[in-house]
Amino acid sequence: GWRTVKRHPGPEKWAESFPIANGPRQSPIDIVPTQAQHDHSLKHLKLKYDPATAKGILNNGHSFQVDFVDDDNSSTLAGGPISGIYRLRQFHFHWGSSDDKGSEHTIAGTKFPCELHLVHWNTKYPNFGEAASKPDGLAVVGVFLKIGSANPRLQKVLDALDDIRSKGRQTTFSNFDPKTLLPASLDYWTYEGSLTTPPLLESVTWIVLKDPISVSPAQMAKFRSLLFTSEGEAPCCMVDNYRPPQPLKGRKVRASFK
Ligand SMILES: Cc1c(Cl)c([N+](=O)[O-])nn1CC(=O)Nc1ccc(S(N)(=O)=O)cc1
Ligand SMILES: [Zn+2]
Repeated sequence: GWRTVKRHPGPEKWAESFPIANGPRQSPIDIVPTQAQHDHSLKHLKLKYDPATAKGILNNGHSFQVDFVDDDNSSTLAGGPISGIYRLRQFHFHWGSSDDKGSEHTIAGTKFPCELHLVHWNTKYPNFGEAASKPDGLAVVGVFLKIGSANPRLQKVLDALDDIRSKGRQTTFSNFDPKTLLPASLDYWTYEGSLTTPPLLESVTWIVLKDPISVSPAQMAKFRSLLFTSEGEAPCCMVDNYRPPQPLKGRKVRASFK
């Protein structure tokens, strides 16, 4: 068959430059609900987001992210499996070239078309960069998106994508409360893992919500209208920017619910 020009090395090649790719606490994983342990000592999630902290939206060449001002505790995560206060830094998504794949975490082998990540850092460290290298430095809330009716809460984010089609493009993005992107139930699974793209740092407490939010096929097409490539380069659609599940290596997955 015809050869596809491999742009950046995909997940299969990451171990060459980042040996931690084969480490003991890599993400994502396949979550098997029947094997998760209900831990009644897990607290409920406390999310406090100030819409005024939304700053901008950026196409970083492997996804797009909405960045937040994180120089005070206006937008934070606490409770759940974590101790102390973690500040919201950014949120971003991973998605597929078709609706049968795209999420990073899977549930008993089931893939979702898209997955949202809300990235927070532990305020016991001075900044995100320091926190990112500590085993308890980061906490990422993962939310699955499932094909259904159009989700009006996504629309403001999707409408901004026209201005950041190519890698390196960014624009202001203000007055947005990411809490509006969460499902009604905050039931979650939690486990100790890593960043899912290089540098794959093993510094993430993962908090994956059980319930998905909806996204319509037309809205998924909007995600797929982004480009991995910069202006002037041969355009390459930004799709399949997800890492497949990694070995559990003895880790326990806990559930906040029965
Ligand atoms: C590693 C790092 C540092 Cl340190 C800084 N910094 O500004 O100091 N920025 N980045 C980049 C970053 O955040 N990557 C990242 C990768 C995967 C995920 S995911 N999918 O949620 O696991 C979240 C984030
Ligand atoms: Zn992510």
